[in-house]
Amino acid sequence: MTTLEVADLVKDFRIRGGLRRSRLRAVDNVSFTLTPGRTVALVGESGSGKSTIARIIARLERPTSGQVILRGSGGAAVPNRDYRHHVQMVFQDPFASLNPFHTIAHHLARPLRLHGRTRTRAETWSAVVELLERVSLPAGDVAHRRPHELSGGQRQRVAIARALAPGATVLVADEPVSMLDVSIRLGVLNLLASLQRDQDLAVLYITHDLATARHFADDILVLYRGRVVERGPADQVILDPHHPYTKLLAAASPDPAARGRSFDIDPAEVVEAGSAPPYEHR
Ligand SMILES: Nc1ncnc2c1ncn2[C@@H]1O[C@H](COP(=O)(O)OP(=O)(O)OP(=O)(O)O)[C@@H](O)[C@H]1O
Repeated sequence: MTTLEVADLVKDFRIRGGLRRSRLRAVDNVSFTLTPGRTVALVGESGSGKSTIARIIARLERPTSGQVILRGSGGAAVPNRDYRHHVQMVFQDPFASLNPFHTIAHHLARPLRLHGRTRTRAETWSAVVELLERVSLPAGDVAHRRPHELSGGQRQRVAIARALAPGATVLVADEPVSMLDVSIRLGVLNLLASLQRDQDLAVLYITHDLATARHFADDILVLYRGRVVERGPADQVILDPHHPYTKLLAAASPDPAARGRSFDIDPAEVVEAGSAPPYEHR
């Protein structure tokens, strides 16, 4: 059983403003665990550090301190290839993440071969067909097309299939539907949820949208200025928020159960409470 443990993660960026150099702490001591069959949502506004955490988990960025440990597959010193066999990403922009020169079949065949999942051409082709079926795309129609010939939703389904191709056990979905048409977002999120259930995936769902976080996640972590300010079971965090920042998010949420509730929040309170220890729902 693979679990991914994010422990005491810190990320500082050096920033230049005119002649002065300074440091921005984008991620401040963040810890959580992803376990099979559960979805954790990381919720926060733009700039709160969500993508930086995703990039560190994907090994696209190194943390300043802290670690990401893949348990059940050889410990912390897992080489990149083995790590990526287990941990895969789905990015926000399905167009940017797919190569315009290659066919959809090529995008899926490559990780299958690279991770030793298939050997012969026939094996690879049937695995490509199976992957496309898993994400509800007609293989005969899309396999030989190029990304620009598909809709945004279809492209994101291909990106999900590609993430599954190595046999991933942990999926990090960074705002996977925010660039898609509103009308097709739910379909893609439902697909992620059913894949998660069927394959017992551990999922990190990164979003600024509290309503979908409540619907699709078991647990929610609320991130404010790089720190986790509140965490717990999804319903509790959203329907009974304690941290002033979570209250602000809940009040602005399109979720009818949370929206419009009068939490009587003073913005200064949000800033002040940002450095307090996180509120943990039990
Ligand atoms: N390479 C970088 N160099 C300097 N600062 C960076 C870098 N990457 C991110 N940051 C800063 O770190 C902070 C967190 O950024 P991050 O992209 O992780 O936030 P986010 O919550 O994912 O936002 P969004 O939802 O807009 O993507 C921001 O203040 C951002 O400007």
